[in-house]
Amino acid sequence: MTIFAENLSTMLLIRNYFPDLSELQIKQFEQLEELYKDWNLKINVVSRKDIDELYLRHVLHSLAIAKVISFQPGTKVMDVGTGGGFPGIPLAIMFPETNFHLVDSIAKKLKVVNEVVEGLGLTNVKTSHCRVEEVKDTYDFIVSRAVAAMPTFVHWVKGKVAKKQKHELKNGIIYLKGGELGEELQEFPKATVYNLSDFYKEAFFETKKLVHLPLKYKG
Ligand SMILES: C[S@@+](CC[C@H](N)C(=O)[O-])C[C@H]1O[C@@H](n2cnc3c(N)ncnc32)[C@H](O)[C@@H]1O
Repeated sequence: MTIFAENLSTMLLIRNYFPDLSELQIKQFEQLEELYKDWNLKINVVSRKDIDELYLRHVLHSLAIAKVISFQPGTKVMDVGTGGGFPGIPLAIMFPETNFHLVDSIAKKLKVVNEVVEGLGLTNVKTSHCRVEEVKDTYDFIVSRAVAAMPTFVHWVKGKVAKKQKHELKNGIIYLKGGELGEELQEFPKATVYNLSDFYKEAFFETKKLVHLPLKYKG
């Protein structure tokens, strides 16, 4: 397997930031580049530049969520607007005993997601081609990256947070978000905002913030 030099060094970074990865997890992370490169030739879901920096821009970035919450076995997590599988796929590798539901309204993106999931042999991921507003199920956590402004997003998902809290007070939304958040977050005083530079010293990502909004709407 050829890993671009840039990706190789970032793969090492991932191992440094997450030193407890098993051999299987390391293998699965390493497989990602080839799977995305192959599938991206057929269906373009990740830009060429981003493929060359897949581990930094997508994998390490997505895994910032794992720096805030360690999902317990059996937890149910929905990734809203997963696109090509971010943050859902890196998190599904990281938490193999957590159930992930990856949702997107564009079918061709989910085709790539399904192929990558199958290529990795992940058994903890299901996907749905629909708008999130149509999802009827409830989840312990809703994760997402770069999908909609916070007020719109919360409106879509607030009724989908599970009644039973597995992570007391922490259940809710964990959202990787860019832009100026001050105004967007005004109506959410319980939100905690993290800078990705709190977790990674190489954090020169475009989407620089992680918002954790605990929700108990159905509690
Ligand atoms: C900018 S892309 C981000 C994709 C991915 N989360 C990432 O960060 O690479 C936004 C994605 O959200 C999806 N999307 C937007 N509104 C949605 C909705 N209401 N329900 C489901 N998916 C939605 C779009 O189809 C698109 O794939």
